[in-house]
Amino acid sequence: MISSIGTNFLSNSLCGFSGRLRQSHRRFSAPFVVVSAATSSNGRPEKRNVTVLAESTLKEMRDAAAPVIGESTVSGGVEDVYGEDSATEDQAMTPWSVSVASGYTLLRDPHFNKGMAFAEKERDALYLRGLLPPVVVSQDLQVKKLMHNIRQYQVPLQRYMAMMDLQERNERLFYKLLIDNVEELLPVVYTPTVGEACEKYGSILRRPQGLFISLKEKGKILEVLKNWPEKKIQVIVVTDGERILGLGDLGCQGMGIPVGKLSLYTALGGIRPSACLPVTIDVGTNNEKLLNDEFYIGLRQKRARGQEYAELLNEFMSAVKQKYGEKVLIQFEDFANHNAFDLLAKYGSTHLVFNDDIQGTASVVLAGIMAALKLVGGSLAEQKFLFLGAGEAGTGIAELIALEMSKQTDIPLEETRKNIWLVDSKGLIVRSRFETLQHFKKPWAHEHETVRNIVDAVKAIRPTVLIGSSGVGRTFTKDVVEAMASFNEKPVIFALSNPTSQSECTAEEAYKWSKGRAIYASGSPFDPVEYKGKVYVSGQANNAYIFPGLGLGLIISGAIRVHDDMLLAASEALAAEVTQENLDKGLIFPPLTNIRKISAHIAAKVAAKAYELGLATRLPQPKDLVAYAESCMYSPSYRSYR
Ligand SMILES: NC(=O)C1=CN([C@@H]2O[C@H](COP(=O)(O)OP(=O)(O)OC[C@H]3O[C@@H](n4cnc5c(N)ncnc54)[C@H](OP(=O)(O)O)[C@@H]3O)[C@@H](O)[C@H]2O)C=CC1
Ligand SMILES: CC(=O)C(=O)O
Ligand SMILES: [Mg+2]
Repeated sequence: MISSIGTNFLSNSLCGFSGRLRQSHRRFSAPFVVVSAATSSNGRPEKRNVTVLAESTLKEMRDAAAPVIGESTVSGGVEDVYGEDSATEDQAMTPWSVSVASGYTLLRDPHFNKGMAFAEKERDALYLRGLLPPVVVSQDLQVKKLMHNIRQYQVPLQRYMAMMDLQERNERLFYKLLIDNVEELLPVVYTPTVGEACEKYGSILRRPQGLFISLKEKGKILEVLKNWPEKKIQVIVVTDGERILGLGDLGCQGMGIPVGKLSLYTALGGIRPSACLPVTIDVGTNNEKLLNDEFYIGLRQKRARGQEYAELLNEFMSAVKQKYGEKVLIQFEDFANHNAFDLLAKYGSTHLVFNDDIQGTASVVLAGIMAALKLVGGSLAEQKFLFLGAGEAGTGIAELIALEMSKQTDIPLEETRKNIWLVDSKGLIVRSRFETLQHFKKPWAHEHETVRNIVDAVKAIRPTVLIGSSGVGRTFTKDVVEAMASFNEKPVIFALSNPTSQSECTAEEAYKWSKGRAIYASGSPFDPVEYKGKVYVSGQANNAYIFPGLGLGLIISGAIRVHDDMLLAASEALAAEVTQENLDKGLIFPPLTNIRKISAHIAAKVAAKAYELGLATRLPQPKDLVAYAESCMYSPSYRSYR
């Protein structure tokens, strides 16, 4: 049966399509490129000219359309179709044509490709006969085979490249693999391997996976955003590559980080891959090695600073809001601290933004401390904290801990901060240094005599919790750990710096030097350690536990701003997921195998806080936020195209 349409459904099929043959079909789980119309005089497709499609095809498309988190798939209407772009940007439209992604093309579209899992009837209907070997396999068998293949690679970077190839070839299989094998594959697509990948990005890059916005695009950023094929963007992770993990300035090659973070948004937090946009802002690099590397992919110039930098960032932030609306979440990632704090302060009140290194890290570490207190005893306010590293991570964590202490005790924030001490590259931050300190260090300049190094600082401050956030490896020496163990029955030690090479101490060192008494967690994972016949399993204190659930919570509530109370809610939700069984093993973070469930709980608490604070726009509030969060999560299982 044939149906003439100009209906809402086709409207939505065409949503955001604006004349240039963009890949609007990516919004659907069925392999259709549905774009067809002659244009009217004003450049808009005329409904009467919209090509007819078989009713059955339409029904299939309707059924298969991927849910847009926080919105109904078939909501909206004709206005949505022509959207913001149509009248303004694409006056010279070419006639559209209907096509169905099939055969050879289909096998090369990572959004729809299922490889040998295409069923017999799909092979007939979609012109795949002969293009695949005769055997039909299940997605589970594909996972088994790929895991076997990936395990053959001994070099981590080869595993990373195999995973990136898979993402480019078959997106659902990539996410199925990652979700089903999260503990094994997280270190491949994320820290530590992503660090090496960024260092070598120019050499290993096959197909760009995000948007590169350089100084060359100044004045044209809105146009650049329009080149991205997806229209319904919900999360952007953006870096300028100046502080990539603890590896320093990697310039444009920092792109591996937004790409990696966003694959975690999907795998761990259930955000649709097509709703995620990785962005790298390229303003040059001060990394001489890269500037002299013939394979370097970025602008070959020193970093732009001051007004030129600020203007580019401002144009980007404005363009994003104009293009995607005010509910798109922008995660700042791996900016150097001289820009990170200012960007957060500037855009925190106008955009839905958060800084993962400052705020996400704070939330995950606070959760770990809440869980650790169940082993150590005492309240948060009774602890004394010492940080090695007083940058984004260090001061961000310090501030959230002080805030939580203040909330728990009603003691003013200025007072609770006094339980927290930080060491930077010049030594302990003390009052006599106040005038020369960067603004984010000033609240931590307490009265104390000068202390030059971390061992002496540990001995002078006698902290119960020691946190490494310096980006410098092996700085928690034997002396440091032994000093912590000399006055703490259970010294709590976090070695947050990434990748593994920058970890302040290894798990083995922490357990050995504390004679098995340390409560230890690290930013990059370590294998279990055997010490004197006992096996010690350490947790991964990484913001990856927080940002996927935080982002999901913001999206499902339609939040318009990020608030500190949401970070505290996320910490509480994460800490609540640590079981007695975990604690008995010394684990202060729950196993990553349950991360999607954990993310749903974090999302629910964050969303509840958004409603409580009046920052949520998705009304009415769903009754059961955990169930709602779970129901919104992307599933990587294949869909039937028959
Ligand atoms: N596990 C996780 O989830 C996260 C981990 N991190 C890791 O934390 C590290 C730091 O990140 P971030 O805070 O953003 O970086 P910043 O550059 O903002 O801060 C680094 C801080 O370390 C200090 N420092 C550097 N070298 C030394 C040294 N030898 N001795 C003492 N202090 C030193 C710096 O001192 P000065 O100010 O004097 O220069 C600065 O205060 C990175 O390795 C990153 O990977 C970051 C975010 C999340
Ligand atoms: C984990 C992270 O965000 C970092 O190391 O920068
Ligand atoms: Mg980071």
